[in-house]
Amino acid sequence: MGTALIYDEEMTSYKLLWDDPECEVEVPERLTVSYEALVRSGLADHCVSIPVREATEEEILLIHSEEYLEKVKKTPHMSVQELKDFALQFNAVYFHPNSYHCAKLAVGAALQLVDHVLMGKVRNGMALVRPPGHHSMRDAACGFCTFNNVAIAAQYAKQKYGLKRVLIVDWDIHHGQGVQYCFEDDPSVLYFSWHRYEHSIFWPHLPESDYDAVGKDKGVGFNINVPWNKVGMTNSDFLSVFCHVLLPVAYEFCPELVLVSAGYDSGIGDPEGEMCATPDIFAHLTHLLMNLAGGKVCAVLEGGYNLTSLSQSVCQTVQTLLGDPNPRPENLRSPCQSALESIHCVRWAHRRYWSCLGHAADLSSFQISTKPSGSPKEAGESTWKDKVAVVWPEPVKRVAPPVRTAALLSDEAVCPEGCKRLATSDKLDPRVAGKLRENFLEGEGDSEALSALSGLITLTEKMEKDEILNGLAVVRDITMATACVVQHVTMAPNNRVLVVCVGDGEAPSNITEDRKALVVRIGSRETKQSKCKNDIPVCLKKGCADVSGVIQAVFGLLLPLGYEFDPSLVLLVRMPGSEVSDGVWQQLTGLLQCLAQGHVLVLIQECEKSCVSPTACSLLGEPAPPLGQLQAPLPQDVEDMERLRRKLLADWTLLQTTAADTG
Ligand SMILES: NCCCNCCCCCS
Ligand SMILES: [Zn+2]
Repeated sequence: MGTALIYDEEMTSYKLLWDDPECEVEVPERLTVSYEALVRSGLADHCVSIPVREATEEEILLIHSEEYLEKVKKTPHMSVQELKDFALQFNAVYFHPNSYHCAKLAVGAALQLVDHVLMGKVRNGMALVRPPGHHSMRDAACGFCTFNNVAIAAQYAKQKYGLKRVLIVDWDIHHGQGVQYCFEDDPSVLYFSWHRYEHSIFWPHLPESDYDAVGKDKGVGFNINVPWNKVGMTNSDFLSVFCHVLLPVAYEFCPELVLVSAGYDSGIGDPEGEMCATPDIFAHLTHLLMNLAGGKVCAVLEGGYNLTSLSQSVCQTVQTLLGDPNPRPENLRSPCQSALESIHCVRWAHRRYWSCLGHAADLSSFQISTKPSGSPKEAGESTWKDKVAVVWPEPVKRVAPPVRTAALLSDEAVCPEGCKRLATSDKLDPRVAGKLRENFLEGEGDSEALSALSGLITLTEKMEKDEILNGLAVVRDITMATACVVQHVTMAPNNRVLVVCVGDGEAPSNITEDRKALVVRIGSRETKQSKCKNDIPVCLKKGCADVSGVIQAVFGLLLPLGYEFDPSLVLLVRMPGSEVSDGVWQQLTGLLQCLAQGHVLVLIQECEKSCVSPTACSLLGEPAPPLGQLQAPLPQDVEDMERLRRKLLADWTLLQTTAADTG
């Protein structure tokens, strides 16, 4: 199933007709540069092009009032002066004779995308639209927005398809207060937004944009605001919020559809956001959402006012929706203090509503930065032209290897659909054979073991050379196989391997103190205190059968560690008897492809070969099936993971969840 792209140049046919410094950034070129970048990069050709349509009045009235719609319907016949006067009644908007038509197309585009995804015609997609939507309210236009495209799409999805749970992720740098107002009392729509706030001195200055606006009545807990109280937030800040706030809650919520208010003014160079996250981060944010809702992800453009940053970020998003491997995240470092405060505050504010946050440290553990006193003055009132020009490197080219998934199987095993069987070349390099024999085979003449190990080495070498993206191997002795891959990979100077062992078993013996290999083991046994700090045992009382416990470990520990470690290869090992469900296993296999440019090698023990086919599906880029709404993780497990996290803080900064963590 493909990726939809919805765009029509008709939506570039309105613009600002008078002088207005606060609206001049919202130009038609925003759409043309984004679409042209997709065409130039060849990405548009790989998408399924879906035509736009005008939204009907009935669809607009899902969210907006008749009075408001009647007012907007008059704008096509207004003079420039009348348009100017009309706009004055709202906050930071402008109108044009064509803006009503374009606003209906923007809503219609979002609904087309939702229809095609929910009818299973495409897997996911992106709608490139303007005017944006997330600031507009039932009775008012606001912040360049006329109709609330994404809010209407959510209501439409619920009404037409009977959905019970819709997640809206708003990564635009402004708070989509319009969306919040629509759903703050609605437990069927979980709204997540981060936004530049600076303790309300940034537009739109709302107290209800702060972290303590958690929703109302039946909707408490279903509105998550992460305020950025400083500018300059980086990729590390963004990933920390996804791992420690959004994703654990999103998996507990288990949405049937993910709508993204995809605004790119949160990217570097944007005059509105003044943040430092680079365009490639949107590949990671997108990837981390793609195993939710069975992959049904609809991204709808909101803001984004630096034309270079915007077009690069749109390409990063679409390329990930298409399933191409992610770029390796460049030099991640510690989230900043302000971000950690925000993360702590929002986790604390929601601790009662989401069991995954049940143990968020209470606020007394550190002093929140005092909000500036006095009335909010506009943050840095300079217009975007005064902003200093920011430069950043062009995102690296993301090329999909010719073969996506290779499989190393015994001769009689059937090769899963879509995989390429690795022909274990019988001619084995005698030096390699010698080394393998002396290191791992204790002289056994076992030619089958020898060919299996040499097949593994061939797999890793083909990944290093980008001939294949990822692979799976069915082996007889999984501990030996793991040690063999670790040994081979860590021989090369700048290789690093993240070993994820699922289920109980001995960690490979050859894990060294240097940071070339990091082992994270998720199991049930209180293994003896791990001797080396690069071997991290995560113990769950009920072992890997505990879905909530594993998910808690994945987002609270494994992914932050993995991002910071930034491996060149991920080795995912399914220990025999691990009791991990295929669903959880597929989530893991899918999520871990965000690392190492997707170079994931999965090892499965011969006796577990029944999981070969679900593993192959995930390695081939199929979204993992939803896990269902998650129960609370065991308190004992959460305590143990919290204790482990605090112990690891000394070496791993992305594990931080509170400002006190750097104590
Ligand atoms: N001084 C007021 C600035 C208003 N800025 C409006 C930004 C709307 C962004 C839509 S994504
Ligand atoms: Zn915005």
